[in-house]
Amino acid sequence: MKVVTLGPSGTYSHRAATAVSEDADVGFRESVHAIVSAVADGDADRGVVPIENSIEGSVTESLDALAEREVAVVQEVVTPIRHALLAQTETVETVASHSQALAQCRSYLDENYPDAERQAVASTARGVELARETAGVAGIGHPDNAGDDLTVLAEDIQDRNSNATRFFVVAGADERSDAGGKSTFVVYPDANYPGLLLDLLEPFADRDINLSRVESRPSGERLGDYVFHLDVAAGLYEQRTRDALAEIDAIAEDGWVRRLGSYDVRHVV
Ligand SMILES: O=C(O)C(=O)C[C@]1(C(=O)O)C=C[C@@H](O)C=C1
Repeated sequence: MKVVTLGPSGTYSHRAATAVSEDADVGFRESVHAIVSAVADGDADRGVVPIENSIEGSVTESLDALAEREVAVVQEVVTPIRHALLAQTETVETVASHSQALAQCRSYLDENYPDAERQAVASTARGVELARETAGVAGIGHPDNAGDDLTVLAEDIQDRNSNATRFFVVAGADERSDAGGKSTFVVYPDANYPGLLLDLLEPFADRDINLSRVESRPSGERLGDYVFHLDVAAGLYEQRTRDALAEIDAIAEDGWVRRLGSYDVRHVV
């Protein structure tokens, strides 16, 4: 199975991807959009993208990519994120990492490296590569990336020990499943009136369906116009979910409703 995820080798996304399938042939892309496109265009069987972090919240690039391309979500992977600071020596002038990782370690950096420049790069593993190439640069990433040439200056530097990230495993739209304990929808109502959001949520509340995530993203069409991302703790195989969606379809009749599918959650360490 060909799986694509955020590279280079050693990212947290890579670690989540290896949990998808043990004999996966893992390929790397430089952005979430490129991963979702590879799956939508049939160049890969699966893509693994970060969706939400317990400290920093949504990974907005992933939400936007899922709203733009026709793919299915076939599994959720949740993994603890424990960051280390890796560098050639103890002299740290710049800290390079993914913007999410820099943000997850904000207090640690403020306290221990208040004068170091923070450089956002495409992934944690890319930050570690920079540290390997350049003296004075430290990368934030998984400690296993240290190898023989980098020193682990500090471990567990995330601001909260409960730090965890949810990843979606995406597949081609034809692999969308109705089976699973959770489902994800993207709704663009193309409407704006008092109570619109309430109208979108009530069909689930009325049927005792728990919402596990609600996120609004700008539609890009005009200011104040939104695309809504909804995760619910119910499968599409359930009549109550189908009934709720029929109501959502009616509310969004001028826009669109994308069913990304139902899936189960896997926790990996
Ligand atoms: O840079 C990586 O290692 C990634 O896999 C990306 C990412 C993210 O986008 O949130 C994944 C998990 C961590 O939360 C930090 C970074």
